[in-house]
Amino acid sequence: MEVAVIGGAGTIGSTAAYTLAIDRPDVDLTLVDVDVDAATGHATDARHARTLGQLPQFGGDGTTAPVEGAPSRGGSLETADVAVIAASVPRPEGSAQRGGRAHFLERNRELASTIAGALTERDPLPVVVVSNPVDHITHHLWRETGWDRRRFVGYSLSETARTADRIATLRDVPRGSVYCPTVGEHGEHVVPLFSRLTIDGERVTLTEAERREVREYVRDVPYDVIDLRGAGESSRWVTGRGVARLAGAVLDGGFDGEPVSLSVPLDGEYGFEDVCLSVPVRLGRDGVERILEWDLADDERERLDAAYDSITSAR
Ligand SMILES: NC(=O)c1ccc[n+]([C@@H]2O[C@H](COP(=O)([O-])OP(=O)(O)OC[C@H]3O[C@@H](n4cnc5c(N)ncnc54)[C@H](O)[C@@H]3O)[C@@H](O)[C@H]2O)c1
Ligand SMILES: O=C(O)C[C@H](O)C(=O)O
Repeated sequence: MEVAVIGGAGTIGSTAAYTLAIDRPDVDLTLVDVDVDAATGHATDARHARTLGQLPQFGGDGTTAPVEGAPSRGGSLETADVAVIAASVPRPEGSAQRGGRAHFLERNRELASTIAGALTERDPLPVVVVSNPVDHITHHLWRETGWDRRRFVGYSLSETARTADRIATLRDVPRGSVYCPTVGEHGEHVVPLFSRLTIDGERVTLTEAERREVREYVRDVPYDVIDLRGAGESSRWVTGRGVARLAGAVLDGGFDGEPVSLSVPLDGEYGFEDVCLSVPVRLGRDGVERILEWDLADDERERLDAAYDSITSAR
């Protein structure tokens, strides 16, 4: 089993690759980047980290699949079972402030066309898209490749983690006890589904003030993280872990049947067509196995409509 991380020398690509190297020592990793030296450097370092954890004196079982760097050419993807697309132009001006993902759109769409060309040199494979603005880039890659829409998933799991984190703080409960999926745009119009919120498996209703606070936190915190760290670094840890879990889940045929929210091409689901936004899906080895159409509360439906309007009006 092999995962190719395109943009593997970048902050997100290298962190996702490192996380996969540790979590899944059985998976071959190829870090593909235009900066092949940096990709090879990260790959070598991650391979050493993988090796360390698998040595007998540390309780490992010796499993160490290859981790390599590779140039950004079609041939580098030939043997992959899953492609992660984290390639990006450098962070443009304005992209480190609220609403900033939109500033990547024009140039990352051009970059995505190049990557679509490399992808179509081989048979279709599941593609995990991370590059921003992720709803647009996922849509663009799908359209440019002409592949079955079920091959494409845009990564948006960080919102689900951020939502749980804030609710746990507000209610003073352990973070892992909170279940609250998020749908909508990876951006201003993210929609936590409070109608599905449970804490320790029990249904919980937040006040309107709490809901507003959670929404604002999820919308703003990635920019606080960028600001605190310095503009060169976005949310590498949550994204690296989330992307690694997602790529691993596709290799495994899903999250044990559990739905997760991802940005996927829609063809009538929720009344939307020819657009990518986050909705609950079940994953399989080929990508999306099923899109789930959940009943939403009235205000959640309105917010999802606003997400659709926001994405389609920015094209
Ligand atoms: N979806 C999410 O939740 C989420 C989270 C964080 C970051 N992002 C986005 O992910 C992208 C990557 O972020 P980053 O911080 O790692 O950026 P980065 O600038 O650190 O890395 C981008 C990498 O892409 C490489 N690259 C450029 N063109 C390429 C090509 N044609 N082929 C292969 N590689 C190429 C660059 O050399 C660089 O190594 C950005 O668009 C960012 O906004 C999305
Ligand atoms: O990279 C960014 O601009 C933010 C990123 O999309 C995130 O959600 O962490």
